[in-house]
Amino acid sequence: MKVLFLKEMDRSAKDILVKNGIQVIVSHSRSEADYVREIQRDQVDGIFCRTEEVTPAMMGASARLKVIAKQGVGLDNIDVPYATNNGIQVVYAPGGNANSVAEHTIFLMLACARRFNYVDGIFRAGNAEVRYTLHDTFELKGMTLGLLGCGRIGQLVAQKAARGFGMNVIGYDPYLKQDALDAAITLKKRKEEVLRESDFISLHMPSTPQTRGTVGAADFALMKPTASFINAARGDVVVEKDLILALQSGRILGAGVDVYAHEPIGPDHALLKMPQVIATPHTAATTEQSVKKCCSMAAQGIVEVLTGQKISFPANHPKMVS
Ligand SMILES: NC(=O)C1=CN([C@@H]2O[C@H](COP(=O)(O)OP(=O)(O)OC[C@H]3O[C@@H](n4cnc5c(N)ncnc54)[C@H](OP(=O)(O)O)[C@@H]3O)[C@@H](O)[C@H]2O)C=CC1
Ligand SMILES: O=C(O)C(=O)CO
Repeated sequence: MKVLFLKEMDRSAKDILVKNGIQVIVSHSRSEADYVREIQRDQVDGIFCRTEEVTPAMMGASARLKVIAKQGVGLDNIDVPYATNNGIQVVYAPGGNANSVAEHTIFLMLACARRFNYVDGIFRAGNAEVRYTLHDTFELKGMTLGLLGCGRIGQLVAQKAARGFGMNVIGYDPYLKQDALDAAITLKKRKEEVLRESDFISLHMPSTPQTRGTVGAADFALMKPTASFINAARGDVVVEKDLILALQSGRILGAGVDVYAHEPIGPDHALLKMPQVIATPHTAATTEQSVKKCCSMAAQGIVEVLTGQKISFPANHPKMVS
C-alpha cells in the first residue's frame, strides 16, 4: 500500500503509516498536472494533503485510490462530492487544531486592540516615546465579541475570551441550538444583531458553496465604526474587496486576518499595506502541538481505511466523510 504526501508532513504521520505497513512517497510536484502524473505512475492507495487542492483529475489517476487524508479541518480544498461518488473515503482531524486557532484568534484581537503593527513599526524606527501620542488602544475586558460560526473553534475562542479576558460573547450559527453551546456564548437568531452589537466580529464558519462570498459590504456597513474584523477561518467566505474598502474608508477600525481569498498573497496585497491590519500567512494552526495532533489523526484515519484495523483513541479520533 502506498500513500502520496502532496507536501512533506510532520514525522508523526509517516511513523504511523510505516508502522502499519504503508509506504510513504513525498511529492515534489507543485502543479495539478505533475501530481496527476505521479499518482498515475505510482498507483497510490491514499493521498495526504494540507491545503493543496485535491481535484477529480488527481483522484481519477489511480484505480487503487481509497482514501484522501487532510491534515486539518476545512475540506474546501478537496472535491468531497467527487470522492463520495467514487467510493473514496475522506478522513480529517476535527478539533485537532482548534486550540491553536482559538489562541491565534485571541492574539489577532489583542494585536488589533493594542495597534501592534503601528506601535512595533514606530518603535523599530527609533521612537520609544510613542506612549505619549498613542490613542485608540483599549482593553478586551468588557468588549463584545461576536462569533459567526460557533463550532469547535468558535466555542474555544468564546471560552478564552469570556473566562480569560472578561469579554461578552454573542454568536450566530444557524445550525446550533443554545443548549448545545458553551455557556460563554449567547446565541442570537440573526447575523445582523451580532454585527451591530459587537466590538470584534470573528469568523469561524467553513467555506462551502452556501457560505462563500456571504460576508460583504452590507455586513461591514452594520458593524460599529470602532469594531474590528477577525478572520482565521477561510478568506473566500468574505468578499475581500469589500473588506479592503471598509478598512480603507474607515468604515471599520481594523482587522486581524490569517486567510485570504486566493493564497498565498504577495507583498503588494492591499491588506498588507494598512497599519490597522494584523496579517498572518495562514499560520493559525501552525504550532507543534496542532501539527502533530492533526497529522496523527489523519494518518490513523488512513490506516483504518486501508487496513480495516481500529487504532484510534476516543479523544483523538479522525472523522470519516463519505
Ligand atoms: N486558519 C487556519 O489555519 C484554520 C482554519 N480553519 C477553518 O475554520 C473553520 C471552522 O473550524 P471548526 O470550528 O473546527 O469547524 P466546526 O465544523 O466545528 O464549526 C463550524 C461551525 O460553523 C457553522 N456554520 C456553517 N455555516 C454557517 C453560517 N452560514 N453561519 C454561521 N455558522 C455556520 C457550522 O455548522 P454545521 O457544522 O452544521 O455546518 C459549525 O457549527 C474550518 O471549516 C476551517 O475552514 C480551521 C482550522 C485551521
Ligand atoms: O485545518 C484547516 O482547515 C487549516 O486551514 C489548516 O491550515
